[in-house]
Amino acid sequence: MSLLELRDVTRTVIPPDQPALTILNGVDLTVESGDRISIVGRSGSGKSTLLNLLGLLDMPTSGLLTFDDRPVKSYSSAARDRVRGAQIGFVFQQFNLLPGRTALENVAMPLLYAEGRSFWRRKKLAADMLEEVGLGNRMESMPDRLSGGEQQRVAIARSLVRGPRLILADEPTGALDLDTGSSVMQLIDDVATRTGAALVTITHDPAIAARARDHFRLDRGVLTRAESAELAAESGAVS
Ligand SMILES: Nc1ncnc2c1ncn2[C@@H]1O[C@H](COP(=O)(O)OP(=O)(O)OP(=O)(O)O)[C@@H](O)[C@H]1O
Repeated sequence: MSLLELRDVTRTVIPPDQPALTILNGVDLTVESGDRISIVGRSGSGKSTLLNLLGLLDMPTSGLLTFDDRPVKSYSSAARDRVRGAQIGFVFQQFNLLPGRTALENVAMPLLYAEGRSFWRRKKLAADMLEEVGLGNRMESMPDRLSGGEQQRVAIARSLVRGPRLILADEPTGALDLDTGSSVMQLIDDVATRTGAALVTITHDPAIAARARDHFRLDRGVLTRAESAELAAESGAVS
């Protein structure tokens, strides 16, 4: 049973007063629990469009997209939102923390939507998650008092506090220096290992891609497997 599967997926948009534009073409991808997948591609290759499909934010124009072996188009949009909220964690380059809310409040936020969790339970889960990302001593700090790396750790704790089975990381270290970026990637990897989640990292950085086990490149909307992150980058996908 696969967690997420794309079969011959196409995504076409029709911009106003312009011909149809096929952004993704014949994409095949299988994501299983515990997978570590990287996707590299240059600007405009279709990475965000693919991420939106993997995150059940958009639907394919044609082809099959399944989550837990169930075609996503058979879900109602409310069911899709529920699956996304409970099972998919997004890590972005921008931290998007709520200013004026403590680290703990930011991390507890997604738990508000999870039913049946008392205030104390939410607080405990958020505090445990902040401990796990090494910020047990900064729970009451406001985001503007934290460094970039610390803010990204809070954002990661918030993304992962509901225990998603799929983690989608989109240029997760783009705003961080090399060392901080590397420790943030290690952290995401450690959480994924502990929970058994699959991790899909979309990046243009071959060093970040090299941390994955399975490597893909996206070139003008076509996804192909590469033997290594270096080969994915060398084959012209990344400038
Ligand atoms: N709704 C849309 N209407 C028209 N063109 C679009 C639309 N969405 C994406 N595109 C175009 O499709 C191509 C792929 O876009 P996408 O944002 O997926 O690329 P990307 O690889 O994420 O780029 P970047 O790394 O620069 O963010 C781009 O040329 C973009 O301009």
